[in-house]
Amino acid sequence: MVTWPPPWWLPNDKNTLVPARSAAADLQEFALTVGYSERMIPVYAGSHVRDAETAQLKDANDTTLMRLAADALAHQAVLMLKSDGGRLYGARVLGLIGPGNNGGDGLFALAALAKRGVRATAVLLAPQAHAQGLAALVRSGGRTTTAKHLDELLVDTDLVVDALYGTGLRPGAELPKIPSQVRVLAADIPSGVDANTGAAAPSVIRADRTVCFGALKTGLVVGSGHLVSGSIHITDAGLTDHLPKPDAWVVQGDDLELLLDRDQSWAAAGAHKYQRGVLGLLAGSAKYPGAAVLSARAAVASGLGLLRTVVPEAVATALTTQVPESVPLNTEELTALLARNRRNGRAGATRISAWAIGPGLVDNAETRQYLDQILEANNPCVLDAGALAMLEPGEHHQLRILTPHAGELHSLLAKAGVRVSATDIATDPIRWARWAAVAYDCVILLKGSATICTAPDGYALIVHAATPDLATAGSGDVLTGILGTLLAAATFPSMTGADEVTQSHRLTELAAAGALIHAHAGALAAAEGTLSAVDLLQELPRAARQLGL
Ligand SMILES: NC(=O)C1=CN([C@@H]2O[C@H](COP(=O)(O)OP(=O)(O)OC[C@H]3O[C@@H](n4cnc5c(N)ncnc54)[C@H](O)[C@@H]3O)[C@@H](O)[C@H]2O)[C@@H](O)CC1
Repeated sequence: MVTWPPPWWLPNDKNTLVPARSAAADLQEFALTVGYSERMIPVYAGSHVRDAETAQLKDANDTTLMRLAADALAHQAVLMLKSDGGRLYGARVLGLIGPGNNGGDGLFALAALAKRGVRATAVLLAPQAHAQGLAALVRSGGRTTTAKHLDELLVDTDLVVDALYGTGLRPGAELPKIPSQVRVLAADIPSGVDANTGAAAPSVIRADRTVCFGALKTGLVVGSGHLVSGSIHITDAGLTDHLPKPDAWVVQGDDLELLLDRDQSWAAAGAHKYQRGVLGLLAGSAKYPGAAVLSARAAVASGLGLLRTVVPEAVATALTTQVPESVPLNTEELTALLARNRRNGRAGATRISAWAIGPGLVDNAETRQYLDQILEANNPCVLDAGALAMLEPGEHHQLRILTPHAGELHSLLAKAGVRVSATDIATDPIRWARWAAVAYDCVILLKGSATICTAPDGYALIVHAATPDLATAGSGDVLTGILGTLLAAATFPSMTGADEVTQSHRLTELAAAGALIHAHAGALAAAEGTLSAVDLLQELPRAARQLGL
């Protein structure tokens, strides 16, 4: 059972709950409780990777790891120089060299390039530079210069290697401006990105490619980090024995089966693995009739068994016309059905196995009455948009996925007494999604270009949208429909007596599976041209098929 309020919350003088000073450390502790799967990519806070690197080294002057990192960096530099028919011999490469080990990586990489005939120049941007790296560069025939020559050198360069700051960056660093047409290869992480959170300085040096050393850093996959890193190449530095449990996992298309199959044999139930289940949909209003239609269509297109709908009069006709598969529920039927649910659980076609609640919903007495009734019946549910505004924080026994975007997360946290700005959320989205998961005792799916799914114990999965176009109107309604279908089809460990942590992990994985299907449909639609929510819907069956469902 999740404790509410969690032990690290302290009341402040205004009698609301705010994070205790030590919260970050405590949260980290309980965030790192689980780990399995060899397919999902583990992600580590940059500071943890740095500690592991230090622990791996025999002494402070050991440059074994740095040379490994530099080789990988030089290799990617060669590939970039040779792409588009470019020549290696005589190519001009500028290294932006900082004061620490990141600068050392850059210097050794420039040395390796100089040995292959590249005109390698290190621009020393700090008062000191890595001594052995510098010596290696000079031995190989590379040159050094200072910041005052940077602008003139940038005019005529084929590639910039950004080795200014890596995991050791502190806020407030001064970063040179690199013209957007210059290709940039970043060592470990683009300079200006916080490797723990993904927060990026406004003057961050954007990379076309990043060679990440030892392990994937959290800062490269969330916040702004993944938007400025280009393609990411991870090198193995043999750090496994020194790394703690991952901070999170990145899931990709190949992981879908894994996410869906855990604890359940989907294969046993039909041609399409998730083609079954009864979903209740409480959605829509006179103001937003389309949202209910989009969610309903998405649920059906994802292979749902049966859809029962609770919608206002103003939406009913449009819904039955556009989604003939949906079967409306009136108030009496709903009451009877929920009573049956409470008595007999969720199995069987005459019962509802899960609910999707919120798209287009407005807050009024009738909606609240339905919502209370449904939540009381205790079926797994996904809560979105209008439903989020009606929820209260606290402990409960229901399997819930809440799907806020950053603005809605801000409101949810404010209601729970957590004072955090929209900028704070953008700066460290995993942390604040975790806080909301604890506050509302549920799984949070935080929408964004990186979708973060997290459980109250901190278990976190990250899904990258293949296209920024997914931020289109109605896209969230489609996601709610997909998630509803997955929930309706799923069996949960609670039904087989498993503990709550296991259940919430299962729910987190289903949330990530929904986000993956949604992202893939978005990528397919974007490949065909502009993306509307309807385009997304149309691609759902193809996306599911391609992902192996
Ligand atoms: N730790 C290791 O043994 C290894 C580290 N590697 C590389 O080393 C990096 C980490 O090295 P470091 O810990 O030296 O850290 P960095 O090289 O990222 O930066 C630390 C240096 O930058 C200065 N600095 C940071 N923020 C500043 C600011 N705002 N203004 C002015 N100066 C600032 C610090 O005073 C320090 O001198 C990794 O990202 C990776 O690239 C790899 O070579 C593999 C081995």
